[in-house]
Amino acid sequence: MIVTLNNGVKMPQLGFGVFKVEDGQVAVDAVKKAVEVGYRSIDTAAIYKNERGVGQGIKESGVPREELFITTKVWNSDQGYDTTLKAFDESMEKLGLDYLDLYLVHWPMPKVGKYVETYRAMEKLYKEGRVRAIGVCNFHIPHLEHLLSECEVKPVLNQVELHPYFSQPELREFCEKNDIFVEAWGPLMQGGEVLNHSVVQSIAVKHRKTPAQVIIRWHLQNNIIVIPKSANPTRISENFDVFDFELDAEDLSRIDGLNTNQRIGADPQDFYRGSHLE
Ligand SMILES: NC(=O)C1=CN([C@@H]2O[C@H](COP(=O)(O)OP(=O)(O)OC[C@H]3O[C@@H](n4cnc5c(N)ncnc54)[C@H](OP(=O)(O)O)[C@@H]3O)[C@@H](O)[C@H]2O)C=CC1
Ligand SMILES: O=C1CO[C@H](CO)[C@@H](O)[C@@H]1O
Repeated sequence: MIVTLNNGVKMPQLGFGVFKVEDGQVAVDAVKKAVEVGYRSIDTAAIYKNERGVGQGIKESGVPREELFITTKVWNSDQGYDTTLKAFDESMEKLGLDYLDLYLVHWPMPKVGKYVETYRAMEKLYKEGRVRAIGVCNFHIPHLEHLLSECEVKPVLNQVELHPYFSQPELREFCEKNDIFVEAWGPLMQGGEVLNHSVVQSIAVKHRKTPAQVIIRWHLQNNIIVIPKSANPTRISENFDVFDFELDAEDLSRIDGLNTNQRIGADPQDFYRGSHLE
């Protein structure tokens, strides 16, 4: 499934996340396996410290560069105009790429260099054709409103924590109204308890699929871009095997009913206060 971003660029709706995938051969093998089973979008970040392995995996996958969609992110301590441009060059060198598909602001940090300055550097990279699309992560509605009032190039998406226990209805509505896609990180609640919830388990039995596949399908059918991570070849394959079934309206609303507003990660507001600077 392919979505069209607000600048006309096309992006696979299901991608492969690589947070906590060790650099080197582990990352190479994971990326190659992901591409082999059908993923064409890969989501990394400077802070994951695996851009080299990811880049090598891309090279060894044998799939032409233009068929892949590669995302990385500028880390908090590199925020600011010049520092972002430098961080971008470093990421590109590690990835071994001459253009990037999507560059993201990792968190809305005001203390290190305002995220708007960071974003302006990304607009420059976009205008120069070095990135095909730019966007943000972990932005609350007020961060987005502020950025939209300042920017020339609209962010194509906002990558945020999103799973059935934390389904972010207000943010999704705001993004939809503003033609900004929502991309889910931690879509499987980082392997957490939602996979064992009786509602998810019973829907999985009904469709003869696994709980993870049901949750990935729930994201896709809600028009959310989704990037499950696995370093395990069987689960990498399992998480892509979601195109042979469909959840019905009742399944979707039962999963919607699991929302308890329960975050597993930090609240971006805390990053905004500067307390999570790494
Ligand atoms: N912008 C941001 O701030 C953030 C972005 N991200 C991005 O989002 C991606 C996805 O989020 P992530 O935090 O990794 O969490 P996910 O929700 O994708 O969960 C990954 C965890 O679930 C396990 N898992 C994967 N598939 C299955 C399955 N089929 N059945 C059971 N368990 C499974 C994995 O274990 P195993 O590897 O052993 O299979 C791993 O422990 C990241 O990899 C990263 O690219 C993540 C966090 C923050
Ligand atoms: O993407 C992410 C995972 O790693 C980081 C920390 O190491 C998080 O802060 C971030 O949101």
